[in-house]
Amino acid sequence: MLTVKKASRLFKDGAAGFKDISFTVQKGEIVGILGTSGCGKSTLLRVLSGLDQADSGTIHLHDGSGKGAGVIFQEPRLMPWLSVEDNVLFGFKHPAKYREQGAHYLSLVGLSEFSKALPRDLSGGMAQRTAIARALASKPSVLLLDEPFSALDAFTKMQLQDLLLDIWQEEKTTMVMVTHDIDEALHVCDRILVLSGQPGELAAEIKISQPKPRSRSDLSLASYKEKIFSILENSHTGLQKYSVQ
Ligand SMILES: Nc1ncnc2c1ncn2[C@@H]1O[C@H](COP(=O)(O)OP(=O)(O)OP(=O)(O)O)[C@@H](O)[C@H]1O
Repeated sequence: MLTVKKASRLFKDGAAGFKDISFTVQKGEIVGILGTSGCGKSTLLRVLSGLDQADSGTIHLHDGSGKGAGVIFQEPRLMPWLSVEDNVLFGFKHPAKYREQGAHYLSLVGLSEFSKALPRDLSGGMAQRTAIARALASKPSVLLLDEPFSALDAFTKMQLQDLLLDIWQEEKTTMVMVTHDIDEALHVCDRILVLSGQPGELAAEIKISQPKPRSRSDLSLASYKEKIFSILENSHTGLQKYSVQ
């Protein structure tokens, strides 16, 4: 439902950004994008969201709904003067019509009791939950997440990773998540795309066969981790596909 074909977005005379990237994301799939710093992960996500445009190649979002992408950034980007519920409906032309929809997503992220609170009264984790509800409220075709939990403490981060999986269980939301946290990608994603180089190219595509939700202490995930480390450490040429059993 999301098809990316030979897409490139280059900066600095071709020495930065990403190059010739092709992949597809199926409806209901959670795909992770991992890579070393500066390999173009955030640029790729911006291009997927429509906030930036590819120099060449195509990006096609097609699930029949006509809806676009919802985006979640590292920081929640809430409007400080609006309540939690009004933040969730921020961007709707006629928010009053969507109160129920907003309330549904606030309940999904566990914040129903805080609907009238202001952002200054929220913890970092609660603020990011609000951002998740806001991104989901418009029922996007795909949810794009750019290192959504990297500013949070370790415990809150794990809670929000599990929240994302609960949302997926309930709504089968299609997601693409940029992260530099291998454990996070292994816990949440069905498939991981590894970018390497500058500009970043697709170095590997790794399918995680273990069903979700997974246990964080699942030892079978270690072999994936080892493989990802070795891809990130060594520079490989050409796309490699793995399905570690
Ligand atoms: N608008 C721009 N103009 C010029 N260079 C840019 C622009 N946007 C990004 N870059 C450069 O492209 C490269 C990739 O940046 P990007 O933020 O996409 O990497 P990243 O993989 O997300 O890095 P990190 O993991 O550190 O967040 C960087 O060298 C950055 O300086």
